[in-house]
Amino acid sequence: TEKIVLDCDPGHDDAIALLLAHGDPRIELLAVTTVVGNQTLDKVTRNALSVATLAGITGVPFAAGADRPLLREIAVAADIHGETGLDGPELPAPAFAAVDTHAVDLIVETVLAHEPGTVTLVPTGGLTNIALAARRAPEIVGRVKRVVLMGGGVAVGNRTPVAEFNIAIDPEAAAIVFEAGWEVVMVGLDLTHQALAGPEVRRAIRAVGTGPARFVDELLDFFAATYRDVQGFDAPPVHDPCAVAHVIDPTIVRALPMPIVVETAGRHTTGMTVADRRGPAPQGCRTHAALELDHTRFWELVVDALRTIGDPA
Ligand SMILES: Nc1ccc([C@@H]2N[C@H](CO)[C@@H](O)[C@H]2O)cc1
Ligand SMILES: [Ca+2]
Repeated sequence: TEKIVLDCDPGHDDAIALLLAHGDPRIELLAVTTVVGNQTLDKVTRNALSVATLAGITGVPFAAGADRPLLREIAVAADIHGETGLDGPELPAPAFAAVDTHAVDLIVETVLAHEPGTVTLVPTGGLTNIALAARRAPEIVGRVKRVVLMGGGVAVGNRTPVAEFNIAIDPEAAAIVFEAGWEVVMVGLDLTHQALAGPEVRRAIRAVGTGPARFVDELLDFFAATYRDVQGFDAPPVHDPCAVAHVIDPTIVRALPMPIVVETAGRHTTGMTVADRRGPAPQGCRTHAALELDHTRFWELVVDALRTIGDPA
């Protein structure tokens, strides 16, 4: 199994990423950490604990992290995720609290507690916690197996024409993460805009017939409506589980090596992940970008994970 730490900002698609990580037998969820992004830290943390409660996730520490970006002001995505950050379904009151440890310390402790090269960090929100962890304990950079993040894009933006939200809300943190020296797989919008939850996907999820499946269906009802109204999509792109899917099976989310740097100073381009596709990637290139999704097999992963979760007591 692949041991992961999921660093997230639930967020409709973060919630589905958490369910996929919990339900797929190939993933061992060591810890879940939260970061300001789609909504404020207290909201995304409560949301993560609510999803864990309804999915029956036990024995996994949840820790809250950064409540603001390194330098810039907070910018939430209430237009897409709503005021709670997880608008749509009724959310159960969390059955357990986050641990007292700060997310950055939990990330460091978790990496240092496992064999070198065995823990994968899976950020699906802004990269503030990951950057702080690399600065807090530089020794984790050589010890982490890889960082597989949902964020950025080669030729697509959403926060701006060229910048994706997770990078754009904390570009300085993203620059630290992309430059740290560990292997980074960028699962960006080029890939995640292929992960559309169309009618046949919705039918397959509903057919699972469990509480968590109904929860996901209600999440997607809301997410579909905001994505239609705000971004003009006929079906919503479910971004974050694509990062988890790459860890599960890199033939479902296929990545290519290419140099990637983060713009932090451009008047029009701040937050852009600048990928160099001009030629073959240099030897030892540590950054990769995911470009090709096997849509059918991806959604089979999600539906299978929901089946495995079943109806927790
Ligand atoms: N418009 C919009 C803004 C933010 C997000 C969140 N940021 C990433 C996609 O940009 C995902 O992690 C998702 O949770 C999605 C849509
Ligand atoms: Ca997210």
